[in-house]
Amino acid sequence: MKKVVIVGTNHAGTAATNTILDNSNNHQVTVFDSNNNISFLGCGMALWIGNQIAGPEGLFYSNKETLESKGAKVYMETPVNKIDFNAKVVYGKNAHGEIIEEHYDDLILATGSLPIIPKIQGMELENVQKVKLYQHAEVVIEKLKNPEIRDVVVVGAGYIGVELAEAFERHGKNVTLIDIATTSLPAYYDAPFTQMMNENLSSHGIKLAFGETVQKLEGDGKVERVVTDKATHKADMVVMAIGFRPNTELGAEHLDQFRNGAYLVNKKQETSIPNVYAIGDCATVYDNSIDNTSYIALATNAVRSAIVAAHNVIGNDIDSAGVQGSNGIAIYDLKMVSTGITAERAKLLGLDVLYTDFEDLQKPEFITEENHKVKLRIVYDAKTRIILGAQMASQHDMSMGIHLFSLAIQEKVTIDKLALTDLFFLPHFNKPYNYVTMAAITAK
Ligand SMILES: Cc1cc2nc3c(=O)[nH]c(=O)nc-3n(C[C@H](O)[C@H](O)[C@H](O)COP(=O)(O)OP(=O)(O)OC[C@H]3O[C@@H](n4cnc5c(N)ncnc54)[C@H](O)[C@@H]3O)c2cc1C
Ligand SMILES: NC(=O)C1=CN([C@@H]2O[C@H](COP(=O)(O)OP(=O)(O)OC[C@H]3O[C@@H](n4cnc5c(N)ncnc54)[C@H](O)[C@@H]3O)[C@@H](O)[C@H]2O)C=CC1
Repeated sequence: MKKVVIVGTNHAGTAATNTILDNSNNHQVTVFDSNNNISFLGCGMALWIGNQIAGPEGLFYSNKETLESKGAKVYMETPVNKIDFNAKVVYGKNAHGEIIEEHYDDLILATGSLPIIPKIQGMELENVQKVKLYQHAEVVIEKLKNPEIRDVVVVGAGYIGVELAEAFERHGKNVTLIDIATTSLPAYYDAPFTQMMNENLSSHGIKLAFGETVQKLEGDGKVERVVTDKATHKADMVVMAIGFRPNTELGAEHLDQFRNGAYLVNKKQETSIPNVYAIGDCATVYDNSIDNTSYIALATNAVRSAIVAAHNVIGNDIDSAGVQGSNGIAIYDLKMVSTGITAERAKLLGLDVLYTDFEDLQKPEFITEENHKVKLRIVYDAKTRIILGAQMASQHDMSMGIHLFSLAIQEKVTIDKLALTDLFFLPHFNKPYNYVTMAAITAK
């Protein structure tokens, strides 16, 4: 029986545990987690705060008992504070202060990420909130019951910030959304798309304060104001959503790291030490859209990297297909999806790209019900004409469309090949000359 120890059992650790136990009966899995709950779907936090779901019950898909029923040994509320990579021993300390020692043949690090907390004055004031764990959501929900919490300032207009701005507005609060960048969602979309999101947010009464740098938080015990380089914003609650950093202190001295501290892994998810794997938010990914190592913290990457590592641990030699950072967001009626690289990020990286834009109704004009415009941008290499990115925006759910582009980037499909790809027509679904074909056919 080979022994596998997994440190961290949220999305990545749970997927690794399940994959090993579902596919091998000669591996014993022991998992450690510092938290008292696992598999919390962070994305549900905004739905819960925005009263779009009744409560948090459905936001978990696993727990200690489920993993134990498969044969895993699970230590909850037991942070691992030391790993001896030579003797292959993991040391954890449980809630009673007892030291737990576990030897391993294979080690999987799934310690995830931590919210980036800015070093500014006033972070210790009451009602300044982080948003990562289930416990954070519980505290925010409880505090929102206080009618004196009227003005909420969200710092960071990335995915979490934009989703939470909508949630607090739906909850009846006055919301200000601040970002150091001059727009929302700068990492995922080009200007024509972020402009749509910005208009969508402000049309629902959310005050946008972009291009502002938070300098300090002020208040007497409780936060009262957010002071930036351009303005002072009234705040009874401040939520920090300025990104995640990989949680890699445990292996920092022993494992090779990426520039942001994530554990560098190969396509088998193996770190610089053989039989030590890293998965999810604590590890790098291979980004097919830039043909290079990158860091993209997504639950989808966490699960897929876990499956790859788990199969390699049990002896099935498989490689990661790499990722393109596919993602989606739905704010009020506006749905936006993107994959790969944006034209703006390509320019920053000095990549020579072109892009083709097309906007049209989803279905023929004679369909008057449920027929919305779709905006599409495809980014491709100016020389090879290989597709490197795509962005879509509509009131329609176009998630299947972005999956097409994710595969196209992964398989290095050119824009010219896409132009002639077999895409069906039926007026209930689309137009004979649909916007994907039209964008590709009209590409420069
Ligand atoms: C509000 C919010 C919304 C999100 N929405 C989406 C979304 O819609 N789609 C999407 O793809 N992604 C989303 N994400 C990102 C997604 O949640 C993360 O990418 C995902 O959680 C990564 O999973 P992970 O298991 O790698 O890391 P984590 O979820 O960070 O889990 C790491 C685990 O390791 C444990 N741990 C850490 N250190 C130790 C230690 N030393 N000893 C023992 N245990 C330890 C922690 O307790 C934790 O349980 C969202 C995140 C947030 C916060
Ligand atoms: N729908 C989805 O797929 C979702 C994915 N996630 C993922 O979770 C992770 C964390 O999400 P976020 O925290 O939103 O990170 P993010 O990287 O998406 O956004 C962080 C935002 O904060 C801004 N920022 C950085 N420093 C700042 C500062 N000092 N002051 C003001 N603004 C600052 C950045 O410009 C950026 O817009 C990301 O990887 C994200 O992709 C989170 C929610 C939903």
